[in-house]
Parts: sequence; structure tokens; C-alpha cells
Amino acid sequence: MLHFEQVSLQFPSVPEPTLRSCTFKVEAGELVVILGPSGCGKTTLLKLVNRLYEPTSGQISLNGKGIHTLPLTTLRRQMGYVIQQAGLFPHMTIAQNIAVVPKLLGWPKTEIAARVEELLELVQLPQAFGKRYPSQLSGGQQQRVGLARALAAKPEVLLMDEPFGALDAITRKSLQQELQQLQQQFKKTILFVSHDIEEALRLADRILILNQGHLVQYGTPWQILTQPASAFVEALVGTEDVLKQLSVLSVERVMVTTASSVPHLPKIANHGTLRDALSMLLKSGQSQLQVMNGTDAVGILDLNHIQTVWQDPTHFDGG
Ligand SMILES: Nc1ncnc2c1ncn2[C@@H]1O[C@H](COP(=O)(O)OP(=O)(O)OP(=O)(O)O)[C@@H](O)[C@H]1O
Repeated sequence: MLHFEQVSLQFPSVPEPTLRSCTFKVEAGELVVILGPSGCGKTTLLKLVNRLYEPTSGQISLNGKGIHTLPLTTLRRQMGYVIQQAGLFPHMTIAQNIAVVPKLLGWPKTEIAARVEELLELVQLPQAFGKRYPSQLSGGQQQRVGLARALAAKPEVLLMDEPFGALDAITRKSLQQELQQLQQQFKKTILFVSHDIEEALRLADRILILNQGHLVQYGTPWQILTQPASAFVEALVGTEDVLKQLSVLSVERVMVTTASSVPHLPKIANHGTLRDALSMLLKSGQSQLQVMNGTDAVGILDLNHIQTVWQDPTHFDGG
């Protein structure tokens, strides 16, 4: 859906290029986290996608069309942008903030009101908040409004620049979970800038790692953790950490498939992570878990299976 081909950007005032020949593809419905140290070019890459910046060379295409050939309004209409600290207009109510883009697009009033109502519900804010002003909301609530505003005109692509960076750890985790739920429901194509490794491992379908404007690795969290492309990636991501590896592998990848049910075993969902499974095994003192898909027993996970991953992570291809 989104394709960067040999994209470079050189600001006239900066001696070194900020992005150097970056090539990658993002499939529709994928959440890609852009990770890297401060100043490596993460925000710049995002700004190229909605043409706040133009590349010095190379091409970016969306659904097969060069974005430079699209009228700017057509392009930006397809993209929601969420930034750190939400960037809400302070003099507008929450409802007016959410309605900004639909209003610009000339939606009828009743349709806008219905959409605002729907979005407040979607980001789990009370309807009464629509009448409040941003300063009357907590940081986490403002960030929810920022997300609602970005989703308002149903964009195909979401650009998220450290959206949860300024929040405390607990609020951040709950917003990450909400984003995951929204993503399961709507399958937007999301580019998400972060410098939080745990956040990247939790959210990403794929992680794109930048260093000084170079794309140094692009792969699933599992690939990044188990086959780091360089010492830089190893150090950035902390690949030696086995618990991290277990946190990106799902139970169903490793379990033994069987429909037979063992009633006394603790139950874990098939999409749970091996890290969750390990802590459940340790807490319960059992050596096996019953794996469930909803209410159906679908397999058994044994402590030995987790140990196999531990001993030879390259045996698995992630997922
Ligand atoms: N408009 C601009 N003009 C000149 N230089 C710029 C401009 N925008 C960004 N830069 C430079 O490009 C480099 C990359 O900036 P960018 O904001 O993309 O980094 P980042 O990886 O997002 O960093 P951080 O994690 O600190 O937000 C920096 O050296 C920055 O100073």
C-alpha cells in the first residue's frame, strides 16, 4: 500500500542527509513502528508521507500512485495524524476538535454530530466530554481525543508520532491496548514513531529501525529480536533478553494441537504470549496449560515447549 523507493532527504541547512536511500513497503492494514535514537530521522520519515516534507530523491507511492502526483488535499484526506500531547485546539470544545476535518470536508451537521458521538464512544470517553475544553481533560484523555480526531474522516492511513510518549506508564499501556483493539477492528495502515522498545514489540506487525538516516533493519519483532542485522540493532533492542523474545511469540505457534480438554489445567488464550504463559505456569505450579480459542480447547502448552524456544529461538519464524 505504501512504498518508499530509494527515498533520500537532504535539508539545505544540514551538512549530512537526514534520510539516506530508504526503501521499504508497508502492506495495507499493517502497523509499522519506526524505531531509533533521537535525531535519526523518524519524524522526518513520517512527514514525507503526508508531504510536509518532499524527498530530495526517490519516490513514495500510495496504492501504486506516486504521492507527488496527488493533490495535497486528496492525499491528506486519506491520512490521520496524531502527535505527542495531542495538539488539540485549546479554544475549541472536544466535539469541535474531533469535527475539524469532517467540517472542512463539508459533511452535513447531523452526520458530523453522529460521527463525533461514535468516536467518543470508540475511544471510550463519556459523551458529556464533547462539551468540555482540552484543558479540562487529563493527558491520556486528550490523547484519546487526538486519536478520535485523526480517525474522524475515516482515513486509510494513520501517522502517529510518539502519540503516547508524554503519558505515564499505566495510561500509556491502556492506550496501547485500546489502539490494538481498534486495529483489530478497523485494520488501518499505521506508521507509528516510537523510541520505546517495549511499545514497539507490543504493537508492531513490523519494526523499521533507523540509524542516522539509514534504514538498518525492517522485520517482524521476532526477526528483529532473533536475527538482529547489526550490533547497533542488538544494543538498541536488547536482543539477549529471553523474556522479550517470549513476549513476541504467541502460544498457538508453539503448543501441541489437540481438541481434548484437560479440565484441571489453567487456561490460556491461543493469542496469549509465551511470556504470559510462562508466568501462568510459574504461578500455578503446573507444567502444562490448556490453550483455548474462545470456549474451545485447541491445544496443550508444556513448559518443555517454552524451553525449546529458549534454547533455540531461530527454530521459530515468529508470528
Ligand atoms: N525542517 C528541518 N530543517 C532542518 N533540519 C531538520 C528539519 N527537520 C528535521 N531536521 C533534522 O533532521 C534530523 C532528524 O530529525 P527528526 O525529527 O526526524 O528525528 P527523530 O528521529 O524524530 O528524533 P526524536 O526522537 O528526537 O524526535 C535532526 O538532525 C533534525 O535536526
